[in-house]
Amino acid sequence: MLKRIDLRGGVSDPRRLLPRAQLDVSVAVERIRPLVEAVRDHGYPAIREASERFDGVCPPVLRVPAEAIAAAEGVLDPDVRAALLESIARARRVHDDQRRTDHTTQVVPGGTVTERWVPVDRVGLYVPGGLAMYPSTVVMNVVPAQAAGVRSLVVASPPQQDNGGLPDARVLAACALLGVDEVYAVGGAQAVAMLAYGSTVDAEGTRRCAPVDMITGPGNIWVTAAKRLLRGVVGIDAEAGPTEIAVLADDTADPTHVAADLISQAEHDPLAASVLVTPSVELADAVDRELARQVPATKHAERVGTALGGEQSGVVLVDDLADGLRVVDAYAAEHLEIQTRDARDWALRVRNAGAIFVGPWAPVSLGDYCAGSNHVLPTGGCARHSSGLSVQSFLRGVHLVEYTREALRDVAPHVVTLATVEDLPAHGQAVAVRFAGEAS
Ligand SMILES: NC(=O)c1ccc[n+]([C@@H]2O[C@H](COP(=O)([O-])OP(=O)(O)OC[C@H]3O[C@@H](n4cnc5c(N)ncnc54)[C@H](O)[C@@H]3O)[C@@H](O)[C@H]2O)c1
Ligand SMILES: N[C@H](CO)Cc1c[nH]c[nH+]1
Ligand SMILES: [Zn+2]
Repeated sequence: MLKRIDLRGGVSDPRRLLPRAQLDVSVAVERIRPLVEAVRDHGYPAIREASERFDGVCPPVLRVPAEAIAAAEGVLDPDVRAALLESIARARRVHDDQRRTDHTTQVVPGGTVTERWVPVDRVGLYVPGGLAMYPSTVVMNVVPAQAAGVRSLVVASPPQQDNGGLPDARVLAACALLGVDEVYAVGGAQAVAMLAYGSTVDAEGTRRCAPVDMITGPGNIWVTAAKRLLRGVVGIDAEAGPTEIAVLADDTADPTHVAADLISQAEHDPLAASVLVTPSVELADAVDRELARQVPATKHAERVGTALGGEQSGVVLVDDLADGLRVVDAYAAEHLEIQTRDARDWALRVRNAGAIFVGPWAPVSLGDYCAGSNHVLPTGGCARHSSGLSVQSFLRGVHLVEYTREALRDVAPHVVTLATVEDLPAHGQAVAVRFAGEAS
């Protein structure tokens, strides 16, 4: 079922041999550019047109009424409530514990630099809602933002035909459980544009969504493209597009588990990527047999089949785990599972992955919902340079520079020298003037 890439005999440039989906983000950027510009220039009418085209519905006012959010919580299934509360509690435990504190360095006597961590003022959190509904993503966006101390939080999520044009009721209920009251029924690239530029949110133009300073959250390729296009207009977290799982496994891995994990992430999107990297042909064969057994039995078999059959998915055969490590590092998966002997040792050697799931009892699905870790993670190779969503994503480090008169006077000649060498003498003068008349 999974195509095979045979790298036995040597891994030269594994990045070229492991393709990602053909519809890549740069192509999608050009497709959504007119829509993003229309939302910037016209606001609600452009959003309505896009929502009707892509979601089949658009409410007359995009802001979800407070009563609808409260009502969604009121009818929330008790088991779902309990699971969401557990997910929130575990995520809070981790994220609250990981907030950095301000730190002062004494550079010289009388001269200090303090790094202050200041939360972003207003953030827009995208919660997907096309092929699947994502109340868990409300948790993963909101918890770190709240832990960072963000003052103004806005959630945007696609309008649903079966919920009268409001976002999914479980998404609204999750907002209620987390105390988020500014929620908009808008999805896709149009949501990202609305958050970035600010927009009217009704036909009369009497109500507005104020622009945000930063947008976070995952989404499909169109959402990811809009985030890439608007980076700079607003702050953007890492690109968290169609889901990816890579599994580095040896002959100790259980093929039933490996196949289930590959299917679990393929279920998100026909563009999702599921990759097994192994030196064991026996394991690869057994996983194939398991896929043939499990895929037809899974609810979203068609979507899963498309994702697993796509060029972005496959089995990579390598000579040994050291080569496997080179392959997964070059690929830089959103999620990497290590199902090998001494799994933790191998995990600690990985350089590039959004999150690493170690050993047989930490499947990606645990991290999706209830590990306490964050599930908004970099895709498309962005794990080479970016992190998943965390408290840190919502904080800016601001240096506070404090020098006494004496400390400045001591270093003044060096400042003047560097200013002179850069032919910016006024810079030097701004220091020297403070000590005019004093012997240097
Ligand atoms: N990387 C992560 O951290 C992470 C986490 C969760 C989910 N995901 C990914 O998020 C995605 C969720 O996708 P989804 O579709 O369910 O929800 P979504 O909300 O991301 O996308 C739905 C929106 O896409 C827009 N759209 C649909 N077709 C379009 C087209 N042809 N042109 C322009 N816009 C179009 C619509 O406006 C719709 O509102 C999946 O790819 C999943 O793998 C990633
Ligand atoms: N696996 C997704 C991150 O790529 C997150 C998620 C949410 N719900 C289920 N899964
Ligand atoms: Zn998932």
